[in-house]
Amino acid sequence: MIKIKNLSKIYTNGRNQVVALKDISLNINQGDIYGIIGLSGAGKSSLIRCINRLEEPTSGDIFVNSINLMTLKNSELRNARKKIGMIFQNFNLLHSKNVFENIAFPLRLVKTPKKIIKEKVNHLLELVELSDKAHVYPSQLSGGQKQRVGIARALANEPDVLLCDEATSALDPKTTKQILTLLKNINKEFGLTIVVITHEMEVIKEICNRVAILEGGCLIEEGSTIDIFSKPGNSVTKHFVDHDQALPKQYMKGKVLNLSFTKGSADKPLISKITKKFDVDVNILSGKIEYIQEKPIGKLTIQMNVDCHKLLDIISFLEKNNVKAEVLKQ
Ligand SMILES: Nc1ncnc2c1ncn2[C@@H]1O[C@H](COP(=O)(O)OP(=O)(O)OP(=O)(O)O)[C@@H](O)[C@H]1O
Repeated sequence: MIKIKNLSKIYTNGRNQVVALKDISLNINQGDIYGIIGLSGAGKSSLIRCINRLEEPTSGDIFVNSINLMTLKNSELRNARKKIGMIFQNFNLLHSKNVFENIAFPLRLVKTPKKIIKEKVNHLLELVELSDKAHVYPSQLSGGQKQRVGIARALANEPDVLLCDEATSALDPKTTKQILTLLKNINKEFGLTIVVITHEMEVIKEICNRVAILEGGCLIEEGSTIDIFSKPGNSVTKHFVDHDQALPKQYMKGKVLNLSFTKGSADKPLISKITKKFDVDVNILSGKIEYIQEKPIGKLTIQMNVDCHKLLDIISFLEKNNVKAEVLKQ
């Protein structure tokens, strides 16, 4: 659906150059809700804005529905962009127009007949549950309502792809959840491919089936959200996944392991098995169940007094049983 090949972006201001994206390649499949996460300055906005050439890439190719956007002339690009909707952190609504006219705007641009505009906008208002606000102006709406208008406007031309540029960052947690639920429903109902950039792992966990991690303009990890979340491969990914699991120093005695239970391992009595099989006392320091798109992943931090050989045997036993074990202290 979207194929990004060797994409680079360098900003040039006079003599200064900033390399924002370095040789990024990734594939986004039809129907994916694809998350791109990274710390501030990692290159997320540059990447999402390069996808529809709102930002001009320095080099590389971007295929959307097998068409290489990099080869398109202005008018062809304008046409291709009609099938790529976008929503923004600050909503970007037209303040002098009411909700109906904001949603109608892209339809009027392509000279859609009035009757069809009315039908389409009313349908979109229903979809985003704002039928009663059609004649209200943006200044009279809450942040969540403004983003609903942004979503309806982005859907007006029936796009194949929806790009979401930090779409929930300005919203409180409850409103964020409502907007994410709306995006999830739209994805399911219309099979719309959605690309989300965010710095919040909660957003990724809630709606994305795949995720890419950006750091310093490079793609450092990519995969299914459940795999990345249960087996983060490097320290930046771990920062997003485990940042809430730091333990106070006084608990870091003996050997300390972080365990992630997935794929059926959560319903086996593995801790009690370790105790018996390896003749060891296991002390549980913390535990919780996370949900990745409604699928549970168990997280447990345990502490044991064992030597390094026994520790390795225990880790290998756990991994054979689909439990990812990370040594926090040895
Ligand atoms: N117009 C620009 N001119 C020069 N440098 C820029 C420009 N836009 C972005 N950059 C630089 O490119 C790098 C990536 O920025 P970008 O906004 O893509 O990151 P980000 O991950 O979206 O960050 P944030 O989460 O803070 O928005 C940063 O070093 C930034 O300073």
